[in-house]
Amino acid sequence: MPKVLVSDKLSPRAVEIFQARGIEVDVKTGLKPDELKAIIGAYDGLAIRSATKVTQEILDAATNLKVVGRAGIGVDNVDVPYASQKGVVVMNTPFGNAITTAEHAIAMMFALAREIPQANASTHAGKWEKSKFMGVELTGKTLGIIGCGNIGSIVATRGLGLRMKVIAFDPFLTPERAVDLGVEKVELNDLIARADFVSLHTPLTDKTRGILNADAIARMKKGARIINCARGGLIDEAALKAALESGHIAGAALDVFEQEPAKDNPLFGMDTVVCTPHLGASTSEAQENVALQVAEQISDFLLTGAVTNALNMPSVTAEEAPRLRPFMKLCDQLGSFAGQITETGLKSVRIEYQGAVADLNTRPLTATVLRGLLSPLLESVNMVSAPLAARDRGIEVLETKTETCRDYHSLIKLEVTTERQTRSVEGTLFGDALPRIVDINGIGVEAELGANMLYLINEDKPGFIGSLGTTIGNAGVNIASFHLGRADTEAGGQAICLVQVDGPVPDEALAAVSALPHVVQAKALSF
Ligand SMILES: NC(=O)C1=CN([C@@H]2O[C@H](COP(=O)(O)OP(=O)(O)OC[C@H]3O[C@@H](n4cnc5c(N)ncnc54)[C@H](O)[C@@H]3O)[C@@H](O)[C@H]2O)C=CC1
Ligand SMILES: O=C(O)CCC(=O)C(=O)O
Repeated sequence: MPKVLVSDKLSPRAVEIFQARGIEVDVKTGLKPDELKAIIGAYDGLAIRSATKVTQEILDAATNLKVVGRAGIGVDNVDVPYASQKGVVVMNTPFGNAITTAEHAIAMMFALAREIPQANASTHAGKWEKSKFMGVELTGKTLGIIGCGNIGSIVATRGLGLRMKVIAFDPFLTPERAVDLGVEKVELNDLIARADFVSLHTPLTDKTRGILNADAIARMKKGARIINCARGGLIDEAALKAALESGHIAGAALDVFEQEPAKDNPLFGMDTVVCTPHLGASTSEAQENVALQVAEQISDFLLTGAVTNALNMPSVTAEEAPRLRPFMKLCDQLGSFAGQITETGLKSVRIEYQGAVADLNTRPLTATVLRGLLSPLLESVNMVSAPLAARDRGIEVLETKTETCRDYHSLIKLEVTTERQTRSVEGTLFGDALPRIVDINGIGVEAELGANMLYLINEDKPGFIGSLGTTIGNAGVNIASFHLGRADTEAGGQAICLVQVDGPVPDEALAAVSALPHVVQAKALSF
């Protein structure tokens, strides 16, 4: 009988479900890392919220662990790449607490506007400071939403209901979706300059870390207010403190902090700051939803092998799995490649299956392409949610199949159209198992994608390859393999380089490469 450990506070419904499905379940909350490490080896499944940190050390000790289920959205407390390496499936529950979290953001906005927590404390203290607490009205104010995904779009609709003017910045928000939601799609600088209230709803990624840094905060309207119910790290807390002290920012409401649990924080004690201890998802409804969902998902997986809402594994049946697996790896690479070089809103995606692959069940393949494509931008995208996320964002997904294929046994072509341009990338399998990129934007190439790659578009000029090699060599970056392609048979046209390097490309090295003569575009990619 499989054994599951529930190591964070989950609704008791989760335990009932595990037991009803015939799974042995232990509930041990508040374990210290060493305590969890000592017992995790006995379990097949682990059900968590945000308190348990599933680190490399825990995963190394988890010799029987097959699945981690996060009752919630963010999986930043789980080392997902390492779990994948260890073959542990990581699942989450992408929608169960979205409404609740959006409501918390709105509650925080009201708390800020009317200083409710401060007035409450003062009244309890018997002070009756009626003239001290002069609020501001929300009606007619501009609410700026950074990150208009599941939660951000619910906040937007609630803001509109409060008769606010809602503006949103999200590179993946299409103009059509913005119209449907009734929000104005704007650029970040515009949002920062116009909003009376800024509410954050992005995941914490390399691109969003410090999205409200000292510079952004300085450019906000004087007297603006900030709400963060997404992730600590999106705001530079020291810069926020300075802006609150100077009076440039009138108030901030924070549910999340750079360091959690936040027992000591520079913003604590400021009378312009409202804090809650990461309560965004804490309603009985949301906790029931996510506990129920995670218990069902873990049970299904342990008992039948069915995979739902996994972040690191495709959902496929047992029979299909062996045939689809190598194509899934290829699809993930094609999608991830395109996603990492895409910088503006996606309009459409066309996936062409040619040759033998056209006979397979291509739905999981398309879902894998979309997951790879969207994962650089969305927090919790998986095989199940990727097609929905694409649909919700108005991205047209077109799949075509042709049984013939000119040069290969099977070929998959991904064509991505953004607001600015159309790009394509094609791949095949060598020896039925090894993914290879064979064409980028119509330029033939033959490349294996490693963990860290440098991708370049350049003018095909003599001496360029030499100066590129010297530049990255001088930056201490070792080249593992080098793949070249050019548009024309004659020299002088556009060319591409895909360079596999031993480790992440440092920012300085990328800047040096970008500054080389003849470089049109340089990107560091990771797979
Ligand atoms: N406080 C709490 O208890 C809770 C916090 N959360 C957090 O809320 C956040 C949002 O969750 P969801 O809406 O479910 O995620 P989502 O994935 O549906 O939406 C995130 C949105 O952020 C956008 N985005 C990504 N990079 C961006 C960038 N650089 N600039 C602007 N927008 C960008 C994406 O396009 C996407 O639309 C996550 O970090 C999640 O962990 C979620 C639930 C509870
Ligand atoms: O489980 C919780 O209380 C936190 C929820 C959260 O942050 C998430 O779902 O991303």
